[in-house]
Amino acid sequence: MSALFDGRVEQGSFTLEVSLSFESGTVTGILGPNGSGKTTLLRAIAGLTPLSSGSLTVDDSDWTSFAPQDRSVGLVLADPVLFPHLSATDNVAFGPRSRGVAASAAGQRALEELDALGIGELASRKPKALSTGQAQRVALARALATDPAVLLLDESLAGLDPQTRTSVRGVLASRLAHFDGTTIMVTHDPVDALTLADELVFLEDGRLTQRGTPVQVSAAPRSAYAATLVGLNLLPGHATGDGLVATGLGEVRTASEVEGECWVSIRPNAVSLWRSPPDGSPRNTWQLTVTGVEVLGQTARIMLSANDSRLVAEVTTLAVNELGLVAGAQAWASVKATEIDCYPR
Ligand SMILES: Nc1ncnc2c1ncn2[C@@H]1O[C@H](COP(=O)(O)OP(=O)(O)OP(=O)(O)O)[C@@H](O)[C@H]1O
Repeated sequence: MSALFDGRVEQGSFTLEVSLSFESGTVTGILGPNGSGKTTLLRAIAGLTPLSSGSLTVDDSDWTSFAPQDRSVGLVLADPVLFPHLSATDNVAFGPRSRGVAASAAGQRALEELDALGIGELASRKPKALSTGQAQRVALARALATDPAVLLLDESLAGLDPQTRTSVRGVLASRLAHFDGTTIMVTHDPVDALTLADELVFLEDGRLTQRGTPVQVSAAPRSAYAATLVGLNLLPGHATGDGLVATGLGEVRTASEVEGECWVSIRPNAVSLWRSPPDGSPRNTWQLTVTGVEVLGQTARIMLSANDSRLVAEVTTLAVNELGLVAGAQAWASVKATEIDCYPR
């Protein structure tokens, strides 16, 4: 399954004009400043906003003139929208039922989807007896239960508190790993983008400014927005218990409870740099090589690497001179365990 959007949408004085392909089994993160056209793109794919010109093709079928209900699309918004009088199972079964699936098969499918999203035990609850995070899992299950060709997520995790967001992000990542359609996800959150998306698409003022994998975009962001967004350090790791995670930089001690494969995220301004190993520091400490220095007014971004892993530190420009931070120099980086977050991968 694949989709090709090659079109133009006019809304008042705003114009979105992009040509983008989306592969099956992948997650594409759509990013960009407010008003750049992200939601407009999703609405156009869902058939809720008409194209002024161009086309949308999904699996060799021309969807351009299809009504929304004739498109194989699942859409999940920031706020879960559920039928208040139906149980979680019936909410999820509604999609397959309305596509002609028999009641028992639709109910069975709904239970499987709820299980896959970790809320099988809440199947008989009505929406008013669900927390926001649980209701959003039901909304995700409902969108997935119809096996849509295209799953559209518009800030679907934005309404959740940080802890709930982390757990819903984890179950969503596991579920999407087995989803055959293509997922197109609008988000402002760097962690959502970097942990869930295979590819990132940046829009600005209705135009495509960059497309690439998170690693490609991090290596060469082409806009200030992209640079800030991917500024977050994100290292693949494997939790070995007691808050320890093995990463390319070495062992990382975190304050988060995490198991198995995970992402370790570190904000660049949480990294302290030293000329020699900080004596007796209880912090995580690693020796790295400076690979680049980017001065941005009073602060500087220092690119470092060790064992093929990269780390970005943000320090004052004064520190750049004091520590002799030039390409090729050795430096010690330290980060407090409480400044390190982990997310399931
Ligand atoms: N119905 C409409 N009529 C006229 N202009 C509209 C309409 N809907 C959206 N717009 C304009 O289209 C532009 C793109 O809006 P869109 O919602 O797609 O941006 P976005 O990137 O999703 O923004 P945000 O991050 O704030 O959600 C904005 O300038 C917006 O004001």
